[in-house]
Amino acid sequence: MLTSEQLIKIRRDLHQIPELALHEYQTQKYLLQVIGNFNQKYIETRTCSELPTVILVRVSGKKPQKTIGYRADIDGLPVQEQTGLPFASHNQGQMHACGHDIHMTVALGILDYFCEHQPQDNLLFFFQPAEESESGAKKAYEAGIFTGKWRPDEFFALHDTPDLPTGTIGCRLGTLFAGTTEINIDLYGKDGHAAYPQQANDMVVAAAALIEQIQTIISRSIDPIAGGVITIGKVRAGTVRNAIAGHAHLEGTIRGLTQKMIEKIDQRLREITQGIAHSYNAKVDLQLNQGGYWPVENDPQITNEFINYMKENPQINYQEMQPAMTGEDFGYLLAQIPGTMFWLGVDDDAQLHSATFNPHEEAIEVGIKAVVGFLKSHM
Ligand SMILES: CC(=O)N[C@@H](CCC[C@H](N)C(=O)O)C(=O)O
Repeated sequence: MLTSEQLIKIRRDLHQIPELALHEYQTQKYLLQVIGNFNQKYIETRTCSELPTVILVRVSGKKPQKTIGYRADIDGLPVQEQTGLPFASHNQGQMHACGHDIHMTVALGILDYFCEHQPQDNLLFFFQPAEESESGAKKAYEAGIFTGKWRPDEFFALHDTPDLPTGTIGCRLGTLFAGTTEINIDLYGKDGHAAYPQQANDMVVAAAALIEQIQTIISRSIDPIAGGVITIGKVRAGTVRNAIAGHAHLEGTIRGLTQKMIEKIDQRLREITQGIAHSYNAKVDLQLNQGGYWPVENDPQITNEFINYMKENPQINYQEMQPAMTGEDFGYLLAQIPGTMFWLGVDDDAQLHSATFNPHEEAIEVGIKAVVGFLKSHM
């Protein structure tokens, strides 16, 4: 069985090799190496040509009545790490800024336990590429990798959070995470000299107006009790101070706790973008892509059992949560296969996706024990 020191080493090794969505080859190689050192008696490991960086590991149960799935996402983010840690990312401009290194290590710890202690039911571990973008969960599902004995009857997954004390488990019945839509907008006008605006069509000005109007969608078109979010996180236009930009590119994300809300915000965004195209005489290309980022809806029965176990176990610090505006393509999987997503506290001042995010590693062992305990009680 993995010791505390080995778990920390694995987490730090993984932290040094973050890779972007669908390119997690080094990570996959490392995971396969670790899994290859586990007791192989009860397990079968598979990769998939349809989605080359996926790993599936099936643990055969003693007297299986069901197959329980456990998912860990494996991709990093395009963030330049600024933690100054001795085990900081070796990959320029890429970082495990969302804690997927913690998710993978917890999953390996749970798998290792059940490699040594054969479970009653079958278990299926899904190491999933592309959670941050590219909808890895949906791609995997649609590629048909969960068929026959590789299809779980239930699915569980965790996400770490800096907002809870280290090792605290957080969950709720109903919606845990928002649904999201990725926004890509290109505005095309006419470039020219900075001194002759009358002969050009400036897309910096059009983009500025668009960004301001977009921000009225939440404040003026959405029920304030229901809420929603639109963030434009990336803006690119122009090349030099004294030239007018004929093209601007914006990227952002929409969040809503229900599918209906997402669709309403999508619709208002289309209308406003068309309005800007008319008033600025611009050609506008708007792409909205929800992919698999559906609201994360926890199954009532399974989640009730999960919450009761966590609440009643004196060794576990449990906290009831509000829904969060973070997105997760695990929402797509939970729409196909019932299950539960939950939070694991890693207590940090920096937020998820921050260049200084530094989760507390003590959470790893606490998380492993909590999940192993629950799964045993659930079989
Ligand atoms: C937990 C977390 O941070 N998840 C991501 C999911 C990405 C959603 C999608 N690519 C988008 O940007 O809309 C998040 O940003 O919430």
